[in-house]
Parts: sequence; C-alpha cells; structure tokens
Amino acid sequence: MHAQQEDNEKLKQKVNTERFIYKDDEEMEKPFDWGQFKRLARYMKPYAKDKLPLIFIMMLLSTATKLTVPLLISIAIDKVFMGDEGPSLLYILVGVILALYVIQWVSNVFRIKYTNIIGQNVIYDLRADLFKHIQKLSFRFYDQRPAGSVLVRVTNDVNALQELFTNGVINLLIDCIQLVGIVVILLMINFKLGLAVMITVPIMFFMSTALRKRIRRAWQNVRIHQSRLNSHLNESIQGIRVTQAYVQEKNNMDYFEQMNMKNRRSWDKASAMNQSLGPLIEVTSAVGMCILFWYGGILAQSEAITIGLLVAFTNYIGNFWEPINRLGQMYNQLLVAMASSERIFEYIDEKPSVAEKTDAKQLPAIEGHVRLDHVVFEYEKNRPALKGIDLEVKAGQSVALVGHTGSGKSTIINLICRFYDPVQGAVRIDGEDLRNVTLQSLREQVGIVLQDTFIFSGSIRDNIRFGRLDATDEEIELAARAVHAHEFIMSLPQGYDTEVQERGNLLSMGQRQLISFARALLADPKILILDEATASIDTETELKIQDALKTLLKGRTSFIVAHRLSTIRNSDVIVVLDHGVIVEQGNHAGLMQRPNGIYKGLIEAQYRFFTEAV
Ligand SMILES: Nc1ncnc2c1ncn2[C@@H]1O[C@H](COP(=O)(O)OP(=O)(O)OP(=O)(O)O)[C@@H](O)[C@H]1O
Repeated sequence: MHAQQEDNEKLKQKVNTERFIYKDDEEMEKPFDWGQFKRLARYMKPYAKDKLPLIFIMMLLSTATKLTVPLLISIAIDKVFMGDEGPSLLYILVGVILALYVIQWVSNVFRIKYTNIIGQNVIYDLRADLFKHIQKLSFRFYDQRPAGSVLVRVTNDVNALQELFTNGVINLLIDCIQLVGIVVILLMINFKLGLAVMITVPIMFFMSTALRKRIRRAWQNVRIHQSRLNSHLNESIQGIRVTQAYVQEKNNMDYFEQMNMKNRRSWDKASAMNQSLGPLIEVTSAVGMCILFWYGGILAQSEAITIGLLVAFTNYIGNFWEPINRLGQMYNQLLVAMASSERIFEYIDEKPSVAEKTDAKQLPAIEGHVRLDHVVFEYEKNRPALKGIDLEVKAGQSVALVGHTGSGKSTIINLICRFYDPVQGAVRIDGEDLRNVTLQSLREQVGIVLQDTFIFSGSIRDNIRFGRLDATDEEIELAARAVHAHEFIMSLPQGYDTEVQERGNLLSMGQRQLISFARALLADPKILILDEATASIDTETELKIQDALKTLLKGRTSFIVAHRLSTIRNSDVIVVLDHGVIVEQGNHAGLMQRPNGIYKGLIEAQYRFFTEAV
C-alpha cells in the first residue's frame, strides 16, 4: 500500500514536471554581428543630424576636462609646493580646476539629456515597427508560437536594447576616448614608465576575457529561466479558471516554485561570478601601482620625472582601470543586446505567409459568388485538413457547413477569409482568385462572427462600431435592435456607454455574441460567416436570433457552421464534411430523404439526444 502511494506520488511529480514544456527562446552563444549592429544603428539616423554632433562635442569636452585636471595638479605640486612660485599661481590653478569641473558637470548634464532622448526615441520606433509588423503576420505565425513568447519579444527584448541605446553606446565611446587619452598622456609624460605600468593590461585582459565568457553564459542562463517563468506565468493567468475548476492550484504552485527556485539559483550563481571580477581588477591595478611606485621612485630619484608628474601618473592610472572594467561589462551588454535585436529582427523579417502580391488589385464591390476549386489545405505538412474541396455557392445563397468535429468546417471559412492560402486549388469570389486581390478590399466585404467573440476594452458602442468606424450612434442602435441586443444593453448601468473590460469579462457569452452580431450587421458585408456563432445563445434568445438572422442574412451570401442543426435547416445548401472531404450536399429535405445519409444520421442522433435528455 505504501509502495503504491509512493508510486502515485512519483507519477504525480513526473506529470507535473513534464506538463509544461516551454521551448527556450534564447540563443546561448552568438558572435558579434556587425551587419546587425549597423541595422540597429540605422534607427538612430533620424536623430543623428541634430543630437549626435552635440552629444559628441559634450563627450569630448567632459573627457578633455577630466584629463586636464591631474596635469594642473602636477603643475601646482612642482611649481608651488616643490618650487618657488608664489600662491597666486596656486589661486589661478584652483580657479581653472573649478571652472573645468563646472564645464564637465554641464556637459555631462546635456550629454545625458540628449542620449536619453535618442535612446527613448529609438526604442519607441523599434517597438512601433515590431508591433506594426506582427499585426500583419498571418494566422500560421501565431499557430506556431505561444502568445507569451511573442509578448516577451515586444517587451523584454526591446527593453534589453533600451540600456544599450540610452547609455551603452555613448559610454563605450567615452571610455574608448578616455583610455586613448590616458595612454597618450602617460607615454608623453614618460615613455618607459608608461610602458612599464601598462604591462599588466594584456595579462588582465586575457584573464578577464575568460572569466567574462563564463559570466555571460551565467546571465544567459538567468534569462532562460526568466523566460520560462514568464511563459508559465502567462499560461497560468490565462488558464486560471481551468486551474481552479480542476483544483490544480497546488500542482501549479509546486511547478512555479521549482521554476522560481531555479531562477533564483541561476541568479545567485551569475552574480557571485560577477563579483569575482572586481577583485581581479583590483589585484591587477595594485600590481600596476606597485610597478609605478617602484620604477617611478627610481626615476624620480634620478630626476628623470618630477614628483608632480609622478602624482599625475598615479591619478591617471587610477582612472585607467575603471573604463577597462566598464568596457568588458559593456561588451557583455552589447552581446546580450545583439541577441535581443536578433530576435526582434527575426520577427520584423518574418514575411506574412498570406502575402499580398505587389500587383494585387482592389476587389471591386462584390456580388457574393463563392467558388472553391479543388482546394487542398494542410496546417502541418502531410496532414491535410481539406482534401480537394469543390464547392460553388451562388450570390445570396445561405450555406451550412456540418460534420463531425475536426472535419474541416472552420478551415473552409479560414480560406474564404484568406487567413491561409490553399496548398492546391483556388478560392474565388466573383471569379477572382483571392491571392490576386488586396487583403483589405477582401476583408472589408466579408464579415465574420466567431464563437469566441472578442470584445475589446472600451464601451459597448465602441465595440459595435468596430464593424464600421464611421457609423453614427443611430446606426449602431439600429444594428443592436435588429439582433435583439438593444434590450440587454439598455439594462446595463450606462447603456451603450458601459465600459467593458478586455475580452468582455463583464458580459455573458451570449451577450458577447449579440454584440458581435450587431458589429457584423453594421459592417454590412456581402459575405457573412457565422462560425458556431449561435452556440452560446439560449433557446429563447435563439428564437429572436432566428428572426434577426433572417434580416442579417438577407441579400448576402452566408456560411454558417453550427452544431445545433435547428439553426441551419433553412439554409439553401447544406454541405456535409467528413475528414476534409464533402460527402453530402443538398437542402434539408433532400438530404433527409437519403437512406443511411450522414446528415440524416446527425439529425436523428441530435433528436434522440434531446428527447432522451428531456
Ligand atoms: N491551427 C491549426 N494548426 C494545426 N492543425 C489544425 C489547426 N486548426 C485545425 N487543425 C486541424 O485541421 C483539421 C480540421 O479542423 P477544423 O477546425 O477545420 O475542424 P472543424 O470541422 O471546424 O471542427 P470543430 O467542429 O471541432 O470546430 C483538424 O484535424 C484539426 O486538428
């Protein structure tokens, strides 16, 4: 019994660990890619003309002032303290140093201000480009990715570039200029001493490069864990109702804890490694200092260098390690940003699988004649969802698509709206192959109401107006009345102005559907598609809806997918699908006369279901 319990516990743990599998969205190692860096830098171009030269001047000014101060101090030591100059030179030097600090401060303030402006603008543009593009991507793109991972690219990856643009690139330049400046000054003051002190640079460079590679990997590991945590969080919040309904909170929490712990451990490891870099730099700089005091002392004794210049040397060396340390960090930051930019550009470069031809023409006002010519379609290679569909629908006819679940009903609809293109064959409206027309001119004339109707945050009025943005309030109300939505809308606290939250959480499923009916009616499309649209409506409302549908469908070609067969018996043509093939076609009366017909079987099964249930 005990062993059985243990087995059960193990099985539960196994299921829990394997339940969530998130594809890692992160490249481990990527060499620096100049092409990509240039592409990224192009985002700075619009601001380059007026802001970049200013930033550059400010940068040179602050570095020059910073590097001049030690030289002035050395003059004070040699001429005033060690020499025989009077205090007036000291006052002048102190005044100049003070002025230099003020200049440095002012130039830094403006530099930071301008770099922030450029950085924020670049990030704004990049995010806008990315969002604009992913809005155009086809259903196939979204089929292949969890929403969480798309979200992470628009938020986290773009944020990762923010630091690079606001500080990174400019600090990198400042540090390079400062380093070159210091090296030149050191070698000019005393060539031999300069070389001797810098002997430690290559040693430190090699040691820190090796260490940094490991640090970079450790941070990448942190991001992988964070990304998994994000995906899980996104899924948990979206699926919270199902989780609670199946009392899976504890399992969910256990899994979250595991992820959270792994994330924390990876963070601890990375930050411990990071901290080991500081002492390495300190030791190297201490060795450099020792060399300076030892060799510098000898040179000073032989009067090859003055005490003032030795002090200046010490000062410069002190300022030397800091940018070297930062440059290493910056390189890491640059590689991280490059990985992020690669992921962003990957989306921006993604071509919509349903692409408009360059010479795509406007679909003129249609009559609504729809034809599917031997259409074959597959979502995944070698798994056809439609296996050669031939269907002709005259303008104004109402077509019902019926069949078992997974038989291909929604797929036909997806092709008529051109959310996907057929693999073989063609879908034509008024004789025009849909691949030859612009998406806008097609979709403006095809209305669709889905079972999972999407309600956007905003007022009820705005949601109905989504069907036609220039509709007047009267037209909106007329549409709502026609589909019997007006009564329930008026019973809401602010009527048409009632704010509904994202996804319409405040409304029932049926109410959401009535709103989308009104939305579709307002759009006044020549072809109307109702995909399981009446599934969530109660029988009483359905009777009203049947009446409304008559108005809604009048003069339009319509496609109705419904499991509730009572909704479709009045259709002109009923198309019965099975495993992606049309197996029967005709009107209700005709199909009911077929002995052993599939449609007849479906109707009888549904009738039995209802009579036995009652
Ligand atoms: N986005 C997708 N990616 C991969 N396969 C899909 C996708 N959508 C549907 N399929 C597959 O295509 C086939 C047809 O699906 P379709 O949604 O057209 O069926 P349906 O008749 O509308 O079913 P239901 O009545 O359950 O809505 C099914 O085998 C389904 O598994």
